[in-house]
Amino acid sequence: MSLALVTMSHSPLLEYADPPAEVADAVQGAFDTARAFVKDYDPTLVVSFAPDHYNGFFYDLMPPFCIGYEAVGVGDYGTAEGPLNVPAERAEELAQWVAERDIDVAISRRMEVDHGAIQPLEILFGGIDAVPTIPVFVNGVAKPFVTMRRVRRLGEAIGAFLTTFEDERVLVLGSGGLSHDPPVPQWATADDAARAMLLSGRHPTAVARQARQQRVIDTAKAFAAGTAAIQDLNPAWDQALMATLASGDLSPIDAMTPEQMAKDAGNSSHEVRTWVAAFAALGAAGPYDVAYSFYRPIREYIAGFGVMAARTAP
Ligand SMILES: O=C(O)CCC(=O)/C=C/C=C(\O)C(=O)O
Ligand SMILES: [Fe+2]
Repeated sequence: MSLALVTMSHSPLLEYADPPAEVADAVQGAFDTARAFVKDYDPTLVVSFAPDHYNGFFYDLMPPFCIGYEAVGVGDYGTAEGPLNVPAERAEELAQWVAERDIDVAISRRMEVDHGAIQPLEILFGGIDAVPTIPVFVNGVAKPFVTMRRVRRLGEAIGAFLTTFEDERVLVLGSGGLSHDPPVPQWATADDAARAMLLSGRHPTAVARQARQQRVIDTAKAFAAGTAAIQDLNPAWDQALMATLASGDLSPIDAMTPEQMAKDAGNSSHEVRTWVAAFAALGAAGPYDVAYSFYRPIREYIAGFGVMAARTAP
């Protein structure tokens, strides 16, 4: 049973920033290539590893991982609002399989997902309900973080489950990263208002949503102009990680620590956990070939921006 994979950065700035035309075109070209790869594979099921940015998961109950039996887009940054097409029975079977392999996952019967989960579905499929999708939340912004080994093992367990399907063509998606440090509040440094949002800021008013988004848009403008007080992108770190993922041997990733990742590649570099889980899932079906790899450090998007596509080797 073979699997296919697409991992891609997302960015709240995709529709709200104005990088040079050559950069925007290159990103659109990468999306076009990923879309063509997916069209050719023609998946019947998607398993999507994605983080959240305090839209669905908050500090009142923050799991490291969560499998959604149903999911709803919250509609941030111009992304689609409304239900995803989640095959609930398959999702339940997946959660049971993973639990039996000694990985503790939360489940949600109504997961709320933001641009982190929605952008890849919109970019690759043109909508959020086009292909049955099991959403898997992987915490990428909220301390504490589980070990990278644990993330790899989650991906392996999910991949092993997917290889049991003789009747499906499964695409695994990983959304986020690479090096970047957008202005997502941190509990340790947040003021009272920001802590209230981090604790349980579900369903903000339109005005509050707009204020949150504008802060990110303003920071991106300042970052592009060289005046933002956020950590710089780290293309060397990004490309080294992509090379490790492409190699098929993910074992070096086990040694990465959250502290060093934040120091080297910014507080949101933890989003690469979704890529690690996705590649580990793909690897569960055997050796794989990378069909496509794109990378640009893009300050206007506050992102070391990567796209990869891969498939089980024939
Ligand atoms: O609204 C907030 O306060 C959180 C900011 C936010 O949502 C930033 C998101 C950034 C990314 O998704 C990213 O760069 O990966
Ligand atoms: Fe993100």
